[in-house]
Amino acid sequence: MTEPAFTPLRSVLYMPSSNAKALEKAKTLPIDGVILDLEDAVAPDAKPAAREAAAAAVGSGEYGRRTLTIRVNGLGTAWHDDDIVAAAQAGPAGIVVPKVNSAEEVKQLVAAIEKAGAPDHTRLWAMVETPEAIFGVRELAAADERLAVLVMGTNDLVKELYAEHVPGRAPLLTSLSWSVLAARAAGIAILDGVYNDVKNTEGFLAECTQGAQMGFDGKTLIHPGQVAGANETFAPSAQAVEDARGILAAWEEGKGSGVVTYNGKMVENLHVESAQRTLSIHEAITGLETDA
Ligand SMILES: CC(C)(COP(=O)(O)OP(=O)(O)OC[C@H]1O[C@@H](n2cnc3c(N)ncnc32)[C@H](O)[C@@H]1OP(=O)(O)O)[C@@H](O)C(=O)NCCC(=O)NCCSC(=O)C[C@H](O)C(=O)O
Ligand SMILES: [Mg+2]
Repeated sequence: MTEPAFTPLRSVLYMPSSNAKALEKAKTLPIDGVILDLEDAVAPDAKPAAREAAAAAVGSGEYGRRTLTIRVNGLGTAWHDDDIVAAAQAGPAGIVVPKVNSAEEVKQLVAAIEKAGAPDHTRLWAMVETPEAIFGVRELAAADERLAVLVMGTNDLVKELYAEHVPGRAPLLTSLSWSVLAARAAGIAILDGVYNDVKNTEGFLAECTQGAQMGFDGKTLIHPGQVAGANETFAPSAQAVEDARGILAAWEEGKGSGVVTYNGKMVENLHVESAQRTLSIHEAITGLETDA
């Protein structure tokens, strides 16, 4: 499977696929990605119509550069099989599956998605939100090359752990870090969980900063008011871009030596690689903003 060019996923907004107003609104928001939800945010009676609306949204071609995904209902639910067929045939960038527990389930899901005729560009996004998933997350993340993104489900994790949502997320740190390690070892992307208190900007920004510092590629969101903060926090800052350019210039100047300094700090090849990564993310984001 050919890897697509780097795609920023700083801000990925869930919306109930049963909410026509939200689906319309998403076309105007500066989000990197959309999760058209068929699971938790959609009442049982509304699920068939929501499934059709999600497929129609993907087919509409009206979401521009935004990465479009559909979140289906989980394995073992009454809606799962029909959701998978509809999503695979709609061909979004990703099919998000909640409560994926193991590498075996990843393989089972990939087989179902392929059997339903998904195009190559439709990747699996697996939600990590159960204790069983956390214990097997390394194998889960590396189970199949169609798996492109891990998505933390921090509400379900808190529920399953009998834990509490607290500032700083101490009860979740083991699961979050372990999942970031697994995603990096497998070379795939990973998105942080949602922040429920939509009116608490300060708490939201603190959690974005924590997620970015831990290595997440971006954050899943539930409200348009969270988009700007996630876009800013998960993009390299102006200072980071300036430093990256400075590191590359210092390295070029000291060509041939294995170590140089920039602003008094040691620079080795590994710092050069990080600087190059920072600049490619910055350029990809700048490209999006130019296209928007
Ligand atoms: C949380 C909400 C129910 C709040 O809704 P509401 O009170 O209507 O918000 P506002 O009045 O402030 O809305 C302002 C405008 O923005 C639009 N809007 C709101 N939310 C969205 C959205 N998610 N996407 C697109 N547009 C949205 C409103 O329509 C208003 O528009 P306008 O009138 O034109 O100005 C609501 O935000 C919401 O439903 N959010 C999504 C909930 C959701 O999808 N939940 C499921 C995913 S989270 C999850 O399951 C995580 C995981 O599994 C885990 O375990 O953690
Ligand atoms: Mg969940």
